[in-house]
Amino acid sequence: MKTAVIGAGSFGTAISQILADNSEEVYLFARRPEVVESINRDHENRAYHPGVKLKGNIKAVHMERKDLIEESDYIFMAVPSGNLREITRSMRDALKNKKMISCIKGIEHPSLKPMSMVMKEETGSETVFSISGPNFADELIRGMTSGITIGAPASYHDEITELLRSAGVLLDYSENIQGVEFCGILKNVYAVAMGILDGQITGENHRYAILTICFREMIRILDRMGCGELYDKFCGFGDFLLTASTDKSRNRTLGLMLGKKMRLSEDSTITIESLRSIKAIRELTDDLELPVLELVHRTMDDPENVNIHIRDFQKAIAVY
Ligand SMILES: NC(=O)C1=CN([C@@H]2O[C@H](COP(=O)(O)OP(=O)(O)OC[C@H]3O[C@@H](n4cnc5c(N)ncnc54)[C@H](OP(=O)(O)O)[C@@H]3O)[C@@H](O)[C@H]2O)C=CC1
Ligand SMILES: O=C(CO)COP(=O)(O)O
Repeated sequence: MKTAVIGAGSFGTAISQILADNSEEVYLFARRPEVVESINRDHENRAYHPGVKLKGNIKAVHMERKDLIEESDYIFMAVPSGNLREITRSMRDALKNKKMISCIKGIEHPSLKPMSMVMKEETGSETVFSISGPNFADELIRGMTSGITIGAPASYHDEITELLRSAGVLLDYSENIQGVEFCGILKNVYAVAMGILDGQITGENHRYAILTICFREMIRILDRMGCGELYDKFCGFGDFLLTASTDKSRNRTLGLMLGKKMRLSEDSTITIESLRSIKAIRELTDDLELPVLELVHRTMDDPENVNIHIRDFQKAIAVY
């Protein structure tokens, strides 16, 4: 089996390390020639995972190498959601009959489409699946125990399991491909909320009460989307709690900054999916009373008045 990973960043490199255990070759598609050279020369992606030795059958390739897509059995997409459509479109002919797996925890705006739908639209492929879970790339790449939910028809579960079989990887399964994606999209927004509120939280009882309110709101949205069976999957509770509670999370860190009335610099290139997904999630749920989502949206728009937004949030949950 040969696999391809589009996006040689944090997660693309990490999932390549997992795939390398079960693939004859892993083609890791990088945008920058210097990244291709450094990975192939030193077996290290210094930009994203300095000091981590990559397995010998991971081959970095340029984005133009569509012929290597043809050779691959599965294509994993690990670019930021904002770049996916253009990339998929540029590879459309090579991708059209391929089995593809989205690793992306973002949603398109204003179309409100999850990534698997974007990939289907651009390629016409009917075999587009998803994975998501509590998967910090820096731990995954080191073989540290991680949980991954596979979102695919049951007939593909065994094949994808074989691809991801690796020391430390725990798997669970769902046939709700887009539900698995929405878990990853939503948990990022609630991680921002916990970051915003972190400065206000006094004590562990308080923290876990607020986490419960966040999770309760997230599963109200999941219910609305027909994803109720995903609460207890790695992509559900696991990734929610990991990202909302861990400072390593970029989305939670954004919340911590906003809670201190700081704005992200305009020219930041850090991948923070909630920045793009918050609008889409609000439009998808505009008929629901969601005080946590409201807090995130208002604070992202106007961090200077975060204290007012938090006060209004606290009033809203008092009667929650
Ligand atoms: N990091 C993590 O722990 C996890 C991330 N994810 C998800 O994976 C997705 C990717 O995130 P992550 O890997 O963290 O992001 P990074 O910012 O670490 O990497 C993004 C990668 O995409 C590449 N890229 C961006 N635009 C293009 C383009 N137009 N053409 C080709 N390549 C492009 C970047 O290239 P360049 O280096 O040249 O900028 C970079 O290699 C996100 O949706 C994220 O939520 C999921 C689980 C865990
Ligand atoms: O999705 C992730 C962990 O599962 C990574 O989270 P951040 O994008 O918030 O860093």
